[in-house]
Amino acid sequence: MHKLNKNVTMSSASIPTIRRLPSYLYLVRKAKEEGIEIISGTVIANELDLEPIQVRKDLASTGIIGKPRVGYKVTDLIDAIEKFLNWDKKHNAILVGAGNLGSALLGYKEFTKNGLNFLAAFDVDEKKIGTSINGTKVHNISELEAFVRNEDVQIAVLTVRSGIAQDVADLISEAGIQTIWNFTKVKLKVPKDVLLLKEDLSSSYAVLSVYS
Ligand SMILES: NC(=O)c1ccc[n+]([C@@H]2O[C@H](COP(=O)([O-])OP(=O)(O)OC[C@H]3O[C@@H](n4cnc5c(N)ncnc54)[C@H](O)[C@@H]3O)[C@@H](O)[C@H]2O)c1
Repeated sequence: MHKLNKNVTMSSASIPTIRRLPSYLYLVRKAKEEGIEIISGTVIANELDLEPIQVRKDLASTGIIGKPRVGYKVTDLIDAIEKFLNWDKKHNAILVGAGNLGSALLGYKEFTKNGLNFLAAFDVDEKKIGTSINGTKVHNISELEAFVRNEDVQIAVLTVRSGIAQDVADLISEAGIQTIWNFTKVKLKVPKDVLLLKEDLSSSYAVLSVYS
């Protein structure tokens, strides 16, 4: 059992395992493009600077079993990781705060490739409302509740400025969205049944600043 935040408990592979799986998938998809049919755990481990035992354990959690001293069939491995991550399915999302970061996320093709499907964006800026940003229509934030009532929205990506993040998060959870991907700097308070994930580029930049 692993906790994603203090409110939500999930039974699954460990969070570090889940976080490593996309880098395996990227590598194996690249191998497929290069015409490679079989790939070993050791090759994946060497490429990613990991221990082979770690890679085998992570891959085993997707349910795939490699052939000893041979490896994994590339197409089977791609299927197994995609299925395990649920990246073979669509995940309907809305984005709230179509500014600099929000616009960039709306245009990130890798998300689309892995099932993240932006149905709409929401903002308060009259100049943005009614326009399309990277193919996604921007609606007035006042329409959010009605939109969520009529559409099957699973995820809200939160990219408003930090000062109003809690108010907007309240609006999102009251509208009934159960997962919030929080890109703001605020440690949000959400109801127990809402899954909350916080993203922070600044912490990576801090490490880089101290060590470079
Ligand atoms: N997680 C990260 O690594 C990371 C990196 C960069 C920025 N950020 C954070 O992302 C957020 C957005 O940054 P930015 O540079 O894109 O800001 P921005 O000002 O360009 O964009 C914010 C957008 O939110 C809109 N907005 C304001 N009030 C709103 C409301 N009530 N409802 C809906 N939309 C509303 C604004 O009109 C604007 O379009 C900030 O909180 C910032 O700290 C996070």
